[in-house]
Amino acid sequence: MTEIPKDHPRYESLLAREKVAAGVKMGMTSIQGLISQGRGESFDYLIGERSTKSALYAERAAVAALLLAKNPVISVNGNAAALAPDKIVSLADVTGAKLEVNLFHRTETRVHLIIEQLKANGASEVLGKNPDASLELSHARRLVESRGIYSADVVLVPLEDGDRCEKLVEMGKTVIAIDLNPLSRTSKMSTISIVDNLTRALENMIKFGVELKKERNEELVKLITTYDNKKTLIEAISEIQEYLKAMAVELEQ
Ligand SMILES: Nc1ncnc2c1ncn2[C@@H]1O[C@H](COP(=O)(O)OP(=O)(O)OP(=O)(O)O)[C@@H](O)[C@H]1O
Ligand SMILES: CC(C)(COP(=O)(O)O)[C@@H](O)C(=O)O
Ligand code: BAL
Repeated sequence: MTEIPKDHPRYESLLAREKVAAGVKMGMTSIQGLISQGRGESFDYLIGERSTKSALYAERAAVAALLLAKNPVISVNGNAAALAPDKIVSLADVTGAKLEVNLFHRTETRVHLIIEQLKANGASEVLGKNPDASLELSHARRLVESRGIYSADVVLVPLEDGDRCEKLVEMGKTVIAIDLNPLSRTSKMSTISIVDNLTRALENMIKFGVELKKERNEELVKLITTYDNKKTLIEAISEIQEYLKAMAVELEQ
């Protein structure tokens, strides 16, 4: 990995690029993950590389859903494993969610490396190595474990595919997506769409998880039952519009 000076103006995003590149070099992250990271970064510019109001609202609702779930599962792909394995494990600890590796560009080697990465960051058990159930999909994301994603009532899917997301919703699951693109199929199909950078979203969700655990269940139920994803996505898009307008004014000065 290239040493990124901490005083570099783009330190956070350069570090993220290094993590994804290192993930690819060690065989854990798919090479297509580089394309995905690049696309995500571009969207992050449009929200000013910060967690917007609508993102924070969606993150709180998402954590409430995970805390109230009977069988919550966090689905982990190669990008998430490279970018924030420690935060994924911490969120699982705070919410009691299981971890399951689920890949689009699946190889058994990559599944093994991601499991090892999560265990090296404190995970005790990680599912995904021995899929014994199948979603009605025509690609490798169909391979799931019956005691994990298949039977989950709430699934967190960072950096996801819209078709798997749609299938999970069709199965009656609450699907939480983290996707900087508010126009992706994933964002549109999810029950709760977090339009934020993966690392920031996980940091916020861990913090909210600790806070919300002290709340009574009625408070958590209220957060979910009053949540409207279409409204949140519309707010996310208008936050982008507002930010771009402010940047245009700034550039004129
Ligand atoms: N670090 C990140 N944080 C948040 N979102 C990210 C990050 N990196 C990539 N993304 C976004 O995650 C999505 C993952 O890419 P992917 O190709 O799976 O989705 P997609 O092609 O848009 O598919 P669909 O439209 O079916 O959701 C992209 O929209 C990308 O912008
Ligand atoms: C690259 C990735 C975002 C993840 O791929 P994997 O780690 O194989 O699930 C994939 O969904 C894609 O968009 O190509
Ligand atoms: N993530 C790869 C396939 C898709 O975007 O649906």
